[in-house]
Parts: sequence; structure tokens; C-alpha cells
Amino acid sequence: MSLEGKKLGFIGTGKMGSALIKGICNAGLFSPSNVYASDLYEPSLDELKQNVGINVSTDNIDTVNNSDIIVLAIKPQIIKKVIAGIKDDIDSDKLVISIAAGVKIADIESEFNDGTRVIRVMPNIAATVAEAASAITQGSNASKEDAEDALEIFGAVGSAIQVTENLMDAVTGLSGSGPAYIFPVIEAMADGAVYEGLDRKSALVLAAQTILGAAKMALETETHPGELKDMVTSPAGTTIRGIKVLEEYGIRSAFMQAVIESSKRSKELGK
Ligand SMILES: NC(=O)C1=CN([C@@H]2O[C@H](COP(=O)(O)OP(=O)(O)OC[C@H]3O[C@@H](n4cnc5c(N)ncnc54)[C@H](O)[C@@H]3O)[C@@H](O)[C@H]2O)C=CC1
Ligand SMILES: O=C(O)[C@@H]1CCC=N1
Repeated sequence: MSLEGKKLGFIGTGKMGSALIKGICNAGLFSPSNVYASDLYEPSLDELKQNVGINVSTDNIDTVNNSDIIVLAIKPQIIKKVIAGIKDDIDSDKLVISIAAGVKIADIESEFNDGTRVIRVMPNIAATVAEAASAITQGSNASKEDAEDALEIFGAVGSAIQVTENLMDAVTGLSGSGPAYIFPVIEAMADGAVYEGLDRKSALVLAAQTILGAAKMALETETHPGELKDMVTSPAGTTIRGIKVLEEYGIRSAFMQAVIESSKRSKELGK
């Protein structure tokens, strides 16, 4: 196993860095003693040290020096500044993984010293519960083994595929941002049932489980979603009344447009 004996570092332990650290440690892919993380915000480091047992520091150089693979989990807007602070401690033995939305591999590589191995990944927040959908793409100095390592890391917290870099903005608009499109759907569906008299707790459980079940069917039956929808929709039944309302509100167009706009923003962040 190519990850054997390797140490994993995270620069940035905000929402996504923490989600990945928790998911990866829970999956048992790395023991917490082989995981290092740094951030400027000490409470998030303390939480990870206490609850997960990883090594933490407020100095990014500690993360770099202790790790073979370094995940940059900081905002796209500060990635250049953060790289400037670590680049001279990164040699060709280390692999850098950026999860920053929009930021192109060539722009990351140009901030590092020549020859730095870089992989770009777009994960999502469901890494915390080992259900992330991630796509990876390989930089010009990264090897096939580096891509395999990245697929193994992100595959341990969900499913991970490899794409060409020109598709990373589409992935960002779809699965990177996607959980945030679905959480309000869960809340809104539950609201409908609360309106009809169901208690909030039961409504949220049923709404979330309904989305989980529908997603699992789409993945496991490999049946077209239209056909799955037809399986639920009885002639003159209840479902078609609900579907008519969703169509009247332009639900398909709304979701399509959300993915397109988010992808556009990802492209903007890369400029
Ligand atoms: N939140 C999400 O669902 C997803 C986020 N991403 C990407 O992940 C990256 C991080 O996003 P979030 O975790 O949401 O942001 P966040 O704001 O929650 O976390 C960023 C962390 O970086 C820390 N930080 C700031 N300056 C630093 C420095 N100089 N050195 C070390 N740490 C520093 C902050 O204190 C903060 O804890 C972004 O590039 C984003 O595009 C990618 C996929 C999904
Ligand atoms: O909203 C964002 O910019 C980040 C990237 C994908 C999900 N969250």
C-alpha cells in the first residue's frame, strides 16, 4: 500500500480541513498520531487534538516538516500568501494537495519552487461522515502514484474519481457546493410536514432519510432517475400532485442554474 508509513498534514483546520481530518481518521486510513495540522485559529486545533488526537501547531512549517503529504485547506484568496510561507520547506519528496475552489494547478505550481508535486482535489463536506464526492486532477510534476495516493485518501471518505482539470469547475458547482443545495431541501420538506402536523424531529429524520434512500437507489440500481421517479408516481396518485408543483416552480431549471452559477464562480476564483 503506497500510503503505508506516510504522514499526512493539513494547513487550515476550518470547516473542510476538520471534516477531512475527522473522516480520514475515522476511516482508519491514517492513525491520528500520523496526522499533523496547523491553523492560526487555536480553538479548532484544540478541538481536533482533544477529540481526534492528531498533532497540532500554529506554525505551518511544523505541518510541512512533519508530513509527506500536505493538504492546503485554506481559502483560495490566501493560498498564495500561505504558499509563500512554506515553499522553501517543500522538496520533491513531498506531495501537495490543494482543495481550494477554482485555483488552477499551474497557478499553484508557479508559486512553489520548480518540480513541486501538486494534486488538485475538490472534495465535499460529507467527508465527515465518509460520504464525500470528490474529484482529483494531477499536476505536471505529480506521478501516477501520487494520483493513486490522492484517490485512496479521498476514496476513504466517500467516492473519488479522476478528471481532467478543465472539468474541476463543473465538479465544484455540482458536488463541491452541492450539499448546501440539499440541506435547505431537507429543511423545506420537513417544514411541509410540520405544516401538516408532524413533529419537527420526526419530520427532519424522514426528510433526510428520504434523500439518502433516493440517492442510494440512484447509485446502486444504476437506473435512470426519471425511471426511478416513475416507480413512485402512481396514476392520479399523491406523488404526481407534488411533482406538478415542483415543475410549476421550475425546480429543474433552478437546480441546473445553481450548478452552472457555482461553476462560473469557481472559474472567477481561478482568474
Ligand atoms: N467548506 C466546504 O464545503 C468546501 C471547501 N472547499 C475549499 O476548502 C478550503 C477551505 O474552506 P473552508 O474550510 O470552508 O474555510 P474555513 O474558513 O472554514 O477554513 C479555513 C481555515 O484556514 C485558516 N487559516 C487562515 N489563514 C491561515 C494561515 N495563514 N495558515 C493556516 N491556516 C490559516 C482559518 O483560520 C480557517 O480555520 C477553501 O479553499 C474552499 O474552497 C472545498 C470543498 C468544499
Ligand atoms: O463555497 C465555496 O466556495 C466552497 C467551495 C466548494 C464548497 N464550498
